[in-house]
Amino acid sequence: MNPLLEIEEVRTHFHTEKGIVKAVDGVSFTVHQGETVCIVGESGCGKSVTALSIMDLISGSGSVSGSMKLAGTELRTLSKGDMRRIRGNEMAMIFQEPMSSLNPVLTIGEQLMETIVNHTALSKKEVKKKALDLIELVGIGRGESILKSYPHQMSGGMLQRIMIAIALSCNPKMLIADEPTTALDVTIQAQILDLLRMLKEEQQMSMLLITHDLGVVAEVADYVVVMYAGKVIEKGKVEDIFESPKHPYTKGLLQAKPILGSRRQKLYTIPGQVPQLLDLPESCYFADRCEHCMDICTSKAPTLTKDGQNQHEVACWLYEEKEAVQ
Ligand SMILES: Nc1ncnc2c1ncn2[C@@H]1O[C@H](COP(=O)(O)OP(=O)(O)OP(=O)(O)O)[C@@H](O)[C@H]1O
Repeated sequence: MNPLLEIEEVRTHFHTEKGIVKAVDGVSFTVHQGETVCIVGESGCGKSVTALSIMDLISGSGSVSGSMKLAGTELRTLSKGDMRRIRGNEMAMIFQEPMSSLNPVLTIGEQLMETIVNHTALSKKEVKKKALDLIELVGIGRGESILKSYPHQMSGGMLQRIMIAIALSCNPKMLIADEPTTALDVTIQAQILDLLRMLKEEQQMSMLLITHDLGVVAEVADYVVVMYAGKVIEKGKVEDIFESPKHPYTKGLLQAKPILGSRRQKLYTIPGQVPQLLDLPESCYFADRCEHCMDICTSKAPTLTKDGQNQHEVACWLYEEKEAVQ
């Protein structure tokens, strides 16, 4: 599989009154063509900021560094105009709250057709046909009446389908989805995930999916990136992460996942919280929550280390014994 999106040593820091918030700090991973990569981690780990950095949507006090390549093109050195074109044509993003991405005073048709007009050279008639085709593609019937509806007249699940239709209107190679099912109820969540999976196959897209839900990861991921406090602490193929997780944090996340049939047992929670990403000490950021914490963990940060020949990597001193002894 060829690499499509190559993220290398990306750092997104926010310069605030209280100091520098290192929301993303040296993140690297690759999404290959046709692959679904999931970024997982608790709230505040830097998942959304990673996605926004890739889309060049960090504003205000944020500064981004590192390398981000899409099909070999370095995105970081593109002009704003070229980046806007890439964002419209080759990469698209959907968010957790579809309502906040849609304009409440415009109809669905106006918003969907406007995106098609902006990204294609189709005639008025062809634009409408494409809008109706997209609505059908995302599994909504009554296309004509949907085009005339306003966002508030539709359910959350329908709106997320519309957002997916808008994202697909430019035939992106890469779809970035930030918690696309979190705001939906469970049955609708499953339908949206099925839709994304089907579209990925049919449209031969690659997908970067951000979620804190390991159930979702198990359903759709080929490859998993586990983030903690702005850093990648483990990454690997989905089967390696689920069958032989290495980092105590990944193990904790997996233990915290509800298992069917074990209703009587109290759900496991990882003690403590993700640290504030301000003025973090030189150490493993998970040290104070980790039951395996050793002396070195509180004085030196571990780096990602490969496990043999496969693509499984972990940043934990438990797996760097030789260095730990020195
Ligand atoms: N504009 C900003 N200024 C300062 N800090 C910010 C800004 N945007 C994000 N952050 C901080 O960056 C960190 C990472 O945020 P991010 O939204 O990426 O987390 P997340 O893992 O996606 O969590 P969630 O699942 O809750 O969205 C948080 O500590 C957040 O407070």
